[in-house]
Amino acid sequence: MALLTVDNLTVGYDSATGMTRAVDDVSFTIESGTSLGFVGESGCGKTTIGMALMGLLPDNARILHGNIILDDQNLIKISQEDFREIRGRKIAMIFQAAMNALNPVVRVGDQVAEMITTHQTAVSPVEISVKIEELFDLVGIPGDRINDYPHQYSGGMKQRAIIAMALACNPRLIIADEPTTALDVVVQDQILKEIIKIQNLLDTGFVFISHDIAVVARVCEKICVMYDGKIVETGTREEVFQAPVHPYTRQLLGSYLTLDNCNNIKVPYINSRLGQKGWEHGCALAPLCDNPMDKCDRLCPGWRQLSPTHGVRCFKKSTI
Ligand SMILES: Nc1ncnc2c1ncn2[C@@H]1O[C@H](COP(=O)(O)OP(=O)(O)OP(=O)(O)O)[C@@H](O)[C@H]1O
Repeated sequence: MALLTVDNLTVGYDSATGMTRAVDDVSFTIESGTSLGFVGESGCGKTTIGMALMGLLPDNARILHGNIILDDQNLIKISQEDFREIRGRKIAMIFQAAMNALNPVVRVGDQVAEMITTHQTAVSPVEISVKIEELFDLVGIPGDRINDYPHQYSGGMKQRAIIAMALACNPRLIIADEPTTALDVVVQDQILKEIIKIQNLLDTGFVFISHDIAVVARVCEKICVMYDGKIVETGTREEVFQAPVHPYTRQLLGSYLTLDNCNNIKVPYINSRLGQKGWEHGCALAPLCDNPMDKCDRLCPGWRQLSPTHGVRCFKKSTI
């Protein structure tokens, strides 16, 4: 049985112009000890999925449809009080630029201790100290920095501390939303290595959210490519990188430069969201597609499963 099963999740936001769908009929599963990455351009709904999993959607958001099942419990149906109990203990989130959220006047070790005691009441001071040392060791912060204040930490160390806080109560699922975006590339590389090490050591499920397909591919064995609220392709890292089917996935991969391929630049232009048509009348990507079919402008493509792990929302049968 999967650790997390999300079925047909649809989330809308109330706005001055009515209800807009930010997440549209999204389904996926995650097993313990595995990682799933969501990738797509800004505004495609990645953070909304993370917030729905955490029960932290803003007041103007509404779950219009779907189920979120974690360990047999349907999170759509539970009260905010029960959700508070689950957050931190069963599901933890590393937010975008979370390192700036550390309390500047509280020692970092005390902030991690607070995380532990909020969710576990029957834990002794000695057990807390041992746990903090273990966590700092796990995320690569030297033990003699436990009593420092946040301003004494570099950006990378602050982000490591945030990861330690997320791990503090041994959650079953961690959602990391752009956890390295605010860091320079060298530190980003170190933190990604740390996350991969932690994933290999723990039995935790990981949801990793990023606009950067290269980052997602490093960390996750399965990838969901999103566009305008919908998953347009999902597969293992190998399936998505070696046999991408959706034109949008191929555009994303084409715009990914490495030192190996940057001398041979052939970056396709990914059109902006301007003029975007939505999914109501055909495929939202039809105006951006390099080779659309007639029906793409009229009909919304359904989901096609290509292998047990690889699926796509596109009418076209071949990758050409
Ligand atoms: N509180 C809100 N009220 C109204 N609309 C919102 C709200 N939050 C997000 N949206 C809209 O929902 C859509 C999805 O936003 P979301 O933040 O989930 O996307 P994202 O892919 O995570 O983008 P980013 O990478 O920029 O965070 C966008 O069109 C966004 O404008």
